Amino acid sequence: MGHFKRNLITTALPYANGPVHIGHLAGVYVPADIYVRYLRAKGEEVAFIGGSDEHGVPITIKAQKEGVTPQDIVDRYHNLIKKSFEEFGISFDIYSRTSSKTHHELSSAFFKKLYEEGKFIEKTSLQFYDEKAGQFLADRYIIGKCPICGNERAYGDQCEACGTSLNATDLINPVSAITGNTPELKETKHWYLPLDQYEDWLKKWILEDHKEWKSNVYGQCKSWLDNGLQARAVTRDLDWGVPVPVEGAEGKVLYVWFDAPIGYISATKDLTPDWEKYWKDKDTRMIHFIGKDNIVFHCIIFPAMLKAEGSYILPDNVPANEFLNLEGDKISTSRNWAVWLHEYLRDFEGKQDVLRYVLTANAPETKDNDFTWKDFQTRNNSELVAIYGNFINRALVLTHKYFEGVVPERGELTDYDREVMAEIPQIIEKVEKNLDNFHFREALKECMGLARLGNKYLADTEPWKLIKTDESRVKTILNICIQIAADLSVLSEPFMPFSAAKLRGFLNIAPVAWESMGADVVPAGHRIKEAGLLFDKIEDEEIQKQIDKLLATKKANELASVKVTPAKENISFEDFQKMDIRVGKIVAAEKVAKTKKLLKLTIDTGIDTRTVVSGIAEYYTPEEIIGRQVSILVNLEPKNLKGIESQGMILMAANADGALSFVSPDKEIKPGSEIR
Ligand SMILES: Nc1ncnc2c1ncn2[C@@H]1O[C@H](COP(=O)(O)OP(=O)(O)OP(=O)(O)O)[C@@H](O)[C@H]1O
Ligand SMILES: [Zn+2]
Repeated sequence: MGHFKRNLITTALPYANGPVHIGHLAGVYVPADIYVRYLRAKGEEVAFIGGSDEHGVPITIKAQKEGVTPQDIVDRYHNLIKKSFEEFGISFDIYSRTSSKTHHELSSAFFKKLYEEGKFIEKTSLQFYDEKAGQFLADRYIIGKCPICGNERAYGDQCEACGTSLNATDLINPVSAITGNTPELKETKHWYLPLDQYEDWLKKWILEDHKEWKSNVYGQCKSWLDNGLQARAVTRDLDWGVPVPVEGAEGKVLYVWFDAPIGYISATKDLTPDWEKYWKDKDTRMIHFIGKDNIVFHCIIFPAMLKAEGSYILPDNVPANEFLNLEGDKISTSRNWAVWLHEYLRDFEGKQDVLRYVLTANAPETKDNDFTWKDFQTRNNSELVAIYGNFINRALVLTHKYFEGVVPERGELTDYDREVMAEIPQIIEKVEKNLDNFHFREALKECMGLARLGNKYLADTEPWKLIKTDESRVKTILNICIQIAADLSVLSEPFMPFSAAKLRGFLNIAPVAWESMGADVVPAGHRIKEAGLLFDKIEDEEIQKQIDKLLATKKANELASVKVTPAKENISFEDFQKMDIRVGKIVAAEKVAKTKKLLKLTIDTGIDTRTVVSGIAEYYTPEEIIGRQVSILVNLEPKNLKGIESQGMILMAANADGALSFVSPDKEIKPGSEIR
């Protein structure tokens, strides 16, 4: 860590309007947790900071929709998120929240200091106001057509279809999300951080002094800086958030993107009274873990805020990830297109490490990546089970079988033994180097290389054959295997902490220091415990269940998004009266030979008994519909269908996907009764 004395590791504050999904995990929390566990294992001082982001418009809109308070919404999701992070082994030193008292006080004081030192610009501007709701409409309270891509449901601050950030006044045909009214422009006063004044300083700080930042991060910063920075409003007309602590600012709160990053500071303050050493001492190395949509806030806006304030340190690195998709589609909370962490923990009990492994092996480190359930299954079965688990199992089982669970003495080494043992420190070094540079995928691959090495060593030396002829050779081989297993329990801990603990249990050892790896940590004569399985095979049925769940979501989304067709032209009552619709009863039904869709129905219409051919065979079997009451148009011109004369038509309601349903009276009605 060079000249730094301690580390302050922050993770993006998840927005408390939904649970955490695998995209959040892969982008932010898993890499951050790996990094923190690694630092701790090396004896570094670390504060690992997280918390929920609980302000802003989407939360108030959700509350309004559900008829509850914003506090109800954030309590629900904060508690769910906090608990699932805990169960998943994200080892925060504190998981706080921005509705806390500490945070309100600290962010308010932060604003006040900047205000008093004249760091803001005060501007009056025209903003949309909803007369009927009696309030100004901030950000997502305004919906309209995107001027860039034409998306009809762009928000006042951003179009989610094309990603453009917008001003509400850019929208075509803006309407209020509260009342649906067309809002009017009205004057309001806000405070702005003049980012343009920080442009030169930011250019030097990022483009010259931080050339080592990941290229996706550096590139995004460069493009923002090249385009020129503008003053940004840091307040909003809203009643949910941190009130603006200035006279004449009633009904205004801090913009959620102003208060959220200050949440890192207040969380640290909640963690320790000694919080200032983390935030105000140049010997602290601060690192922000985030996803790509947060880069501008963490590399440009928050640093400018910190610089304006003057007493805080700046981040040393911002290793932002790109995005994870799910089965080829963008993950989305509102469309329920996600694998939710709390559901995973319930469906795959005890398999935290499998998900941690897959999300790391497939992390969107340099480009967007895709999560698929098939890949999840394959990586579990042919990597975790077949390589890591298999090696551990064989090493432990053979030690029990041949030496009653007592680690044997190591005898004379062959060249091959020496070669294998010499590889261990090389692997460790590669893991370290990759972790130091935030290359988590590669680090995990190298770590698995140690399990591969052990597996290959066993396969090459075949102790199960040698045991009959050369027991002392088998002792040496198994001793070496046990040392590799012990090293794995250390090296894999940052990535797969649950399995590492399990493995230490099998080996009957206490946690081993990172520096002791490669140095024979398990002495001969040590007794190991009974070995269980480190990983279990995941069967097709389990995976199919998850895939089916996603298919159901997809279908529900498709149905929800189908537009209802507009009403047809008006007709006269006389036109309507021409149709003679009656209640009928199905008295017989059979499939029409050589067709897929047609049923031949015999209907008691009250007037007569007649035959109707109906295209409903994909939705109803003949047996289930006999006796059913239906609506039948009895004066429709007869028509010949597949050689059968159809005398009338059964009325059906058609779903967007084509599924058909009878339109039936909701109580018994005498056949022949008119429908009118
Ligand atoms: N699919 C994803 N892949 C990688 N990182 C993601 C993904 N979705 C969100 N993140 C990151 O997770 C962090 C927390 O996200 P936040 O709570 O702000 O949700 P969000 O971006 O609004 O996501 P969503 O719309 O899915 O709820 C952010 O740093 C964000 O960049
Ligand atoms: Zn757009």
